[in-house]
Amino acid sequence: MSDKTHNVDYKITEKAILISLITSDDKRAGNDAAHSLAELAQLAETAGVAVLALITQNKESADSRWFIGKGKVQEVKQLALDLEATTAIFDQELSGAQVRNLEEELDLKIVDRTQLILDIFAQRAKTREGIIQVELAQLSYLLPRLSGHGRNLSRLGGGIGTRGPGETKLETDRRHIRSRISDLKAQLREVMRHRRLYRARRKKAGAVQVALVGYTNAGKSTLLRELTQADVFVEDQLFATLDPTSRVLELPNGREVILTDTVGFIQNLPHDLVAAFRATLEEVNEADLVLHIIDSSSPYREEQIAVVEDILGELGASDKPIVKVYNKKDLQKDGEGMSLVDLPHRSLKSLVISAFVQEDLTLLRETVQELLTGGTLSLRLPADRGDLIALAYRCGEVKGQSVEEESVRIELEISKSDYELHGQPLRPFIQT
Ligand SMILES: Nc1nc2c(ncn2[C@@H]2O[C@H](COP(=O)(O)OP(=O)(O)OP(=O)(O)O)[C@@H](O)[C@H]2O)c(=O)[nH]1
Ligand SMILES: [Mg+2]
Repeated sequence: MSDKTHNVDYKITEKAILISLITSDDKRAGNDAAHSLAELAQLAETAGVAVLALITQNKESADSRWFIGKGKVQEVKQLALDLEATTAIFDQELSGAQVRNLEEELDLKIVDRTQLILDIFAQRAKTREGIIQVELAQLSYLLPRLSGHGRNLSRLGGGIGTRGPGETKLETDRRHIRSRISDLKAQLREVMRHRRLYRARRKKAGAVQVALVGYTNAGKSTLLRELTQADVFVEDQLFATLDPTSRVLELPNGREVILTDTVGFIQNLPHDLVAAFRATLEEVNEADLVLHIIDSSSPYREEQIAVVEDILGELGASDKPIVKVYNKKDLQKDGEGMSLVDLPHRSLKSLVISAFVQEDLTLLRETVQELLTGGTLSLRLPADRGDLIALAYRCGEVKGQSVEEESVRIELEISKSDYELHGQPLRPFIQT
C-alpha cells in the first residue's frame, strides 16, 4: 500500500495506537464504529504511519478531560510502553484540552481523525488552489485548539498532524493566524474567480461537463484514465486524488464532453473540510451530469453511497442528473449478501461495470451520451396550455411548429433528455 512516487521523502517513523470511542449516541444512530476504525487504519497507513493496535471503548458519553475513560487512558499508556508507540490517533475529534491532557499523561503525540485527513490532504495538494484550501482548513481547525498543541509542535518536528503550516507560523498568536486566514481566503477567492471565468468560457464554447464523484478508492481516477487515456494518479489508498483533473471524453457519436475527476468523499468528513473544498467541488455543481462511482465490492457499499449522497446534498448538487456506476464488478464475490442481481444491469440511472472491461466502458460512454443528447422530440400539447408550450420552448431548440385541431405539435431538439425544468419532469408533458 505504500506510495513510492509521491511520498519519497516520507519514512515510517511513527508507530501508532488507534483509539475509537463508541458512545450511546453512536449506538442509537447506528454508527458503524468498527468500519470507521478500520478506515482510520487505512488513513494512517496512507499517511505513512505503522498501525500497532486498534482499541475501542464503549462509554455512555465522552469524558470532558480525557475523551476516553481514565482507566482506559492507563490501559493505553501501558500498551504504548509495551509496543513502543509514538502516537495515539483518535477516530473522533478532540478538544484542545483533551489533546493537552492526553499528551501529558501518555507522553505520546495525539492526533485525531480530522488532523490525519488534513495531513494526507497536505501531502497530496498540488495545485495552488488545493494548497490554499488545505492550509485554510488546517488553520481553521487549529485556531480553537491552539493551546493544546503547544508542546506537541515545539517538541516534535514533523510527521502526521504537523505538516502544512510550519512551527513558526503556529507559534505566533491567534491574531496572526486570523490574518493569515483572511489572507488565504482572499487568495482563494482570486483563484476561484479565475477558475469560474475559465469554466464560463468552457461553457460558452458549448462544452458539456460530466463529473466523477464518489467515495475514496471507488475507482474514479481509474475510470478517467481508462475512458480518456489520461495520465492520472491511481493508487489503492485513500485520497489519491485531491485536485480536480479534467480531460476530454469522446462519446460514441463523436461528440466531446469534459470529464472531471474530483476528490473522494469519506464518512465523518469534517464540516470545515467540506466547506474548504467547496471550491474544488464547484466542478460538481457546474456539471451537466454526475457519475457517482461506487465500489460495488465493498462490504460498506450502502453506507458509502449514503455518505456521498449526503455530501452531494450539502453541496446543493443532489437534484442534478446522477448515474450510479457500480464499479469493480469483477471483485464481486458470490454468497456475500452484497450481490448486484437486484440491480438492473443497465438503466439510465445505474450501471454495473468494471473499469477494466472495454465493453463496460463503451456502455458507460453510451449512457452518458443518451443522458446528454436527447435528440429530436415531437410534442403534441393542448392548444390552450400556453404555459406548457412556453415550457417546451425553453427545453430545447424548436425546429418546427404546426397547429392541429385542439393541439399544437412542436418539433423540439433537446440536448438533455432526462432533465427537469423548475422541478417538473419533462417526460410526462411529452406525448409523441
Ligand atoms: N478490480 C478492480 N479494481 C479497480 C477497478 N477500478 C479501480 N480499481 C482499483 O481501485 C483502486 C483505487 O482506484 P482509484 O482510481 O485511485 O480510486 P479513486 O476513486 O480515484 O480514489 P481517490 O482518489 O482516493 O478518491 C486502484 O487500485 C484501482 O486499480 C475495477 O473495476 N476493478
Ligand atoms: Mg482518485
